[in-house]
Amino acid sequence: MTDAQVLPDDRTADVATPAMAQFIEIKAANPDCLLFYRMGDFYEMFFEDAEVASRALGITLTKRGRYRGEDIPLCGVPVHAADDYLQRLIALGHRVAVCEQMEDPAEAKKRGSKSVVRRDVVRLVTPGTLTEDNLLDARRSNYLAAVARQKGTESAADAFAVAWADMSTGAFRLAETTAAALPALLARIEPRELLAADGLFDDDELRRTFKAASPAVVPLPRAFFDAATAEHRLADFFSVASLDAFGSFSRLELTAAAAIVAYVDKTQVGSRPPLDPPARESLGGALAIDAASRANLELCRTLAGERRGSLLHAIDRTVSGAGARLLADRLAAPLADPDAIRDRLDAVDFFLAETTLRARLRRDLAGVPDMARALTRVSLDRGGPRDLAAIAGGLNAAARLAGGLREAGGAGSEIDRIAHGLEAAPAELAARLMAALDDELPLLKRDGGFVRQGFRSDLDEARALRDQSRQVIAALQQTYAETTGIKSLKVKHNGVLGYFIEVAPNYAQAMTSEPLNRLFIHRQTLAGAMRFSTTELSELEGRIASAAERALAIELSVFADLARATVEAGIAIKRAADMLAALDVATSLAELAAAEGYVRPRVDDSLTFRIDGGRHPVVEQVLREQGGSFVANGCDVGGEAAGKLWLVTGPNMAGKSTFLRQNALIAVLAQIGSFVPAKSAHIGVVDRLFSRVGAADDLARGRSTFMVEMIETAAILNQAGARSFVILDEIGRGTATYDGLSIAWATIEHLHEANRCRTLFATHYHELTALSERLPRVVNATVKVKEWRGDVVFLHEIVPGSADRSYGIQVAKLAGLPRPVIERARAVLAELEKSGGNNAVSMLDDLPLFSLARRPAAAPVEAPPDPAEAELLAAIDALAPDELSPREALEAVYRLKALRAGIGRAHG
Ligand SMILES: Nc1ncnc2c1ncn2[C@@H]1O[C@H](COP(=O)(O)OP(=O)(O)OP(=O)(O)O)[C@@H](O)[C@H]1O
Repeated sequence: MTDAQVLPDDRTADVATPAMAQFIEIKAANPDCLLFYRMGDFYEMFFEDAEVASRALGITLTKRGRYRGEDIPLCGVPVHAADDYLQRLIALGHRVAVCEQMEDPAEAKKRGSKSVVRRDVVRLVTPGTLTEDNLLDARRSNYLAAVARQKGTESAADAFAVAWADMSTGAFRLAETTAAALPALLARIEPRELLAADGLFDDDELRRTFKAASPAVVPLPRAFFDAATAEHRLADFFSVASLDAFGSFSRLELTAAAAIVAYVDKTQVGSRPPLDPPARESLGGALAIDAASRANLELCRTLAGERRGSLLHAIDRTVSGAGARLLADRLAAPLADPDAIRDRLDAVDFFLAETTLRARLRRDLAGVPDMARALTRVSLDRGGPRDLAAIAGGLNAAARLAGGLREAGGAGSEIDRIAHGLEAAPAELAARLMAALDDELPLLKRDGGFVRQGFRSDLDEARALRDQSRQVIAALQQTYAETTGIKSLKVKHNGVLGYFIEVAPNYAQAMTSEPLNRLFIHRQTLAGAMRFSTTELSELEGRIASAAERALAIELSVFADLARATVEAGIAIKRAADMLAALDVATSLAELAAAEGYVRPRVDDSLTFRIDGGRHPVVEQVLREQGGSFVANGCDVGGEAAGKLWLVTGPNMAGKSTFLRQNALIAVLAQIGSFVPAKSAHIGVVDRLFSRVGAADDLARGRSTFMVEMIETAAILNQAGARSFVILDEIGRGTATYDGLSIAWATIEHLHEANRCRTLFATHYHELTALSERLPRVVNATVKVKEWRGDVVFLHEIVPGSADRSYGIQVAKLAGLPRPVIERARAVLAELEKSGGNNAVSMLDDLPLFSLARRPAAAPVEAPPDPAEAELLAAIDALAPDELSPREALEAVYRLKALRAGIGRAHG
């Protein structure tokens, strides 16, 4: 290897060898990446990269040579397994520069023995620019986003534009936004990688926003965000003279978009993926959901970060990766335009009725390959024969499905749009690909073997020659055995010698003397064998090699032709892929509606919000799995000019939060164009959705639970309007009782008088129910419970009126608080109630102290009466409420209930 001198062997060397100098230079140009430095069959990493990678990948760290008096750390991964290692590094948030050998080592040698193989970085692998299926999640979009800022003046605030692209599918979008709305937009996009000019990182707030929005935030030099050259750079990327054909964009939007293409160029080192022209998203057309509400409602993932337990997981019945991605995109940005929503609902309606057609389409869709991602790989010259086959398969499916749709007389604008897109799929390309490609295909084009027999006569000839010669060689073994009289003579092949004749060493004498030595040329002597060749064998070998080489060249040229034709048809392919995804979403939502008993919501321009028999889409499924059933509840907070505020009181654990969330989720479902879990639903389209539920502190930002709650409440009071829908859960509980009550009180008044939005407000402050007498649109509602032998039984039914008490102590008892504590709490409560809360402290002074305190010091604390009770207590101790997802919490409750039942039995 000409690379022997990459690492200096001289233990005292402090001067880089030429090859080391090459490494150092390439590394210096990519300081923020781990450098995968190709050496033969390995990617090697040196110095700090080696230390980082060996730790991250659990591979051995070795040393080779010295530089500047220090050992050089080294580790490597084999090229054939590099994807797996890349995937792990990317998942851990690293970026990798892949540096390849750009010439044959033999070429380098020609320039002199000291010369180094030419190497270059061919690609930067970063989280937001992935294209390989094994590096990507098939069911998730992989967005790269760029944020551009226009500094405000004294009279104007800062303005922002965000561009985001999924390089694996080509989707490319833009939106303008404000500083206040930026976090919401980024939370919606969930960028896998986020780019911003390094100057923006001086702003603490922005830096935090970026960090919260993406696991990989990349500061870039200003040049990437140069407004003056943005338009030109975009036009160049899309090879158009002017961007006018794509629509009119603001300078700021162009700046963000140009940063994306510049970064794509940088990471792909000049190869260009087929990005769609950027399309503007009008944020006014979407239901706005701020980052905190989005997280609280657990739309696409739970607060713990998992997909399971989220709304998306509960409603996703899609059968293709592209369908799953589209559904997630729609859930991230529900619509706010009743007409567009109606179009989508029409399609769901149609497929709900057409059960046979739906089943047939879904069966077909389930096998449809991911065309968009295959197309990107083909465009970047990273594609293999199976990518071309995927496109052929996708196009054929599109034609078949279009036929199926038309036959069934599918109507409505969404179905028409889908059918049109599918019909426009380039059938002739599919036919061409199918004709050329074999049925069984290798992953890589490198070794050939993918073009169908009979497609090209010259290829067939070359292959025949190659194969015939192989047969002739096989036949030679017989001939040579006869000529030499050595029955055990074999013709064999290996990578070093090529074809050779092998005999046992005891025939050495005969083979190397007259007359056999005239025919057999000695090649190699091993301990157990002697090897020879013949002129005939070499000639045949040469013929095989040249025929194989010719066959491979023909196959590669066929591949190049097919790839070119495929890339040329890129727009139509992508459209067909989009429509397949849309069909998957429409049919899967129909499937969901059928399986879960959802109904079509009426969505219009009114300010109505009337749900009859509504259910929580996630809790309902979880309860069913556990054999329970969900109690449906109605909600009516609409009005002609302003919304109502339902003040929901009720015991702990009664189902208040569930009720609040279920109504927000029903609104979201309706506005993505899905049927909803209810008996009926009429929703005047919601423009903004706010949710202040659950409490989590944001210690990273130095904010306490109460502070977070107040910040989120402030956002609602400052922004909600009559068209908004707001759910607020237990505002003010994180502070002293009277402070909390006063804040809740004033908040309700403000919502009622100023915001006038449709609101659900859950609280434990029963004092607030008095507000309904003063504020005409405040309605009291409560969750019904029954008391039975001192315990509380939850009925989960929302009824008009207010709760008379909290039953907190009963719930605490259910949860397994030690009996002395429960008894003491009961006594305190009785006293507090007697005094009406007045003079509480002095009153408590009069109350006999907690009985435990008066025990003799040595007396053991009352032992749990039975092991089941001990287990229950241990289970409670093990709970960390702040770390539980709703699902886990639910499971915990069931577990505790089961343990509790055990105690009952034991006491029998
Ligand atoms: N409508 C319902 N039908 C059946 N079960 C329900 C219903 N609503 C809630 N539940 C069950 O009750 C549990 C508690 O509900 P939830 O958290 O909404 O109560 P909460 O009143 O908000 O309690 P807290 O005041 O303690 O926060 C849920 O996890 C769920 O299992």
